[in-house]
Amino acid sequence: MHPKALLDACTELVAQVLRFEHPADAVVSRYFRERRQLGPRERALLGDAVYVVLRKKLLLEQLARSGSGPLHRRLAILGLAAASADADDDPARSRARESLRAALSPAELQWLAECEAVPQQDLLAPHRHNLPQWLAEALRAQLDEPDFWQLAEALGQPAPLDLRVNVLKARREQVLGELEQAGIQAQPTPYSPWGLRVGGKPSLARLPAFVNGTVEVQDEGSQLLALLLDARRGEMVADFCAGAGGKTLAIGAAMRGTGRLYAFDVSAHRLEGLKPRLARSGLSNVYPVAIAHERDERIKRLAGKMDRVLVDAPCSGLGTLRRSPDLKWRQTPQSIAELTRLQGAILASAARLVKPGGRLVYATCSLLPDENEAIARAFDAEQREFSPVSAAGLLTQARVAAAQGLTSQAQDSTQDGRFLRLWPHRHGMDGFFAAVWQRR
Ligand SMILES: C[S@@+](CC[C@H](N)C(=O)[O-])C[C@H]1O[C@@H](n2cnc3c(N)ncnc32)[C@H](O)[C@@H]1O
Repeated sequence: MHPKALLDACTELVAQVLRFEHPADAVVSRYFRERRQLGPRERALLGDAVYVVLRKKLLLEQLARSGSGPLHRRLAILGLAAASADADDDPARSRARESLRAALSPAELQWLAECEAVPQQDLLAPHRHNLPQWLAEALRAQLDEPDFWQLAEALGQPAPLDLRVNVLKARREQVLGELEQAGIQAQPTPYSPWGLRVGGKPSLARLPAFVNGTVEVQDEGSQLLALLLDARRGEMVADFCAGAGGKTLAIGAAMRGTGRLYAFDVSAHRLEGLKPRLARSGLSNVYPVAIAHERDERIKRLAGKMDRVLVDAPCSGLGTLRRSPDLKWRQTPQSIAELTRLQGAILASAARLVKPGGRLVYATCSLLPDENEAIARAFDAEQREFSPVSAAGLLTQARVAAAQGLTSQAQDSTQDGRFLRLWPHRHGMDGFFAAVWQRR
């Protein structure tokens, strides 16, 4: 594609994504679907540039104030420049850099050089952490200053690609060997016994291990939630907010395809996404059920029958900013307040399914105490027949290495290790939370 046309395409895509009407990944996919003429390298570059703009929006908007021409073009230039920076050892980046330079006017080239020369230490805090003020404050309230900056740095990086090995089909070492033969570098994840972390961004669509359901894409933190639930052979289990079934598949495999695993969700569309994954996985114990709301009749009929219930609650997703940086601009304190009401209601309904002696797990991929500890503590106060169970203890039983370090350290030492609390900068995973109870 001509360099000027590529810059125009990037400008258009940046403008579309920054409307925040839809999730950024959906906007980017649709843009590419509608423009078949874009090759794989151009798509990769455009995607990287747009995600840089989302990750560093405050900084780039500040730098763009000094340029001229349409704002979205200036942001696209800065995004493309960052996506093709450090091009010395990378021919693709070097070509992208050349293409960008060929598209710029002399004034734009001069402006870009000035922007790139701004020393990091001269930047104001918001231009370094690139978080909305309300979110920066909520994170700072939980972390000391160096920790906060490490988190901000980690949230600004793309996430690695993690896979979960389907234990019904293979052992992790076998899959490692297969990946190596396919020229894909991978290593075991540090905590999840099912996980592999893959280097680079290989395409998995045609990889036999993916096509035949031996591996699924799943962040290590998400795998740990299924390990916390610890569903066993022959049990009755509910995944209350199953979505497209990332955790359902891990739980079903842990049950060795036996028992009964209900996958509930209010979105029939999301549950549809589970079907092809189920077909690949070889699981025959999963029952997807679209419900109208959390108090649906079909839920009530199963009251007191479940050995295990997972509530992977709808949440702000702020623990997944490495993958979905647009969420920090799409969420607001008001949207979080609405979510917390829904989270409390879903947890209370899902709890009714648990039988005496059964286990309940509440989880989010949020870093905010309002969606996490506050929901768990309100449930503690309201539901006297549920006793809290230590996440650290359960993960240790599940042979997760260094489990205590994955949990919150409470001021009250009897609560130490109670909650799973994963942080991208400490654990290299998305920011997950989980609380566990047993019904008396
Ligand atoms: C965090 S996502 C689930 C992700 C999924 N568990 C996975 O691992 O791929 C939360 C899900 O909750 C669903 N949801 C929202 N409101 C709900 C409700 N009232 N009852 C059940 N599910 C609900 C959403 O449709 C969404 O799919």
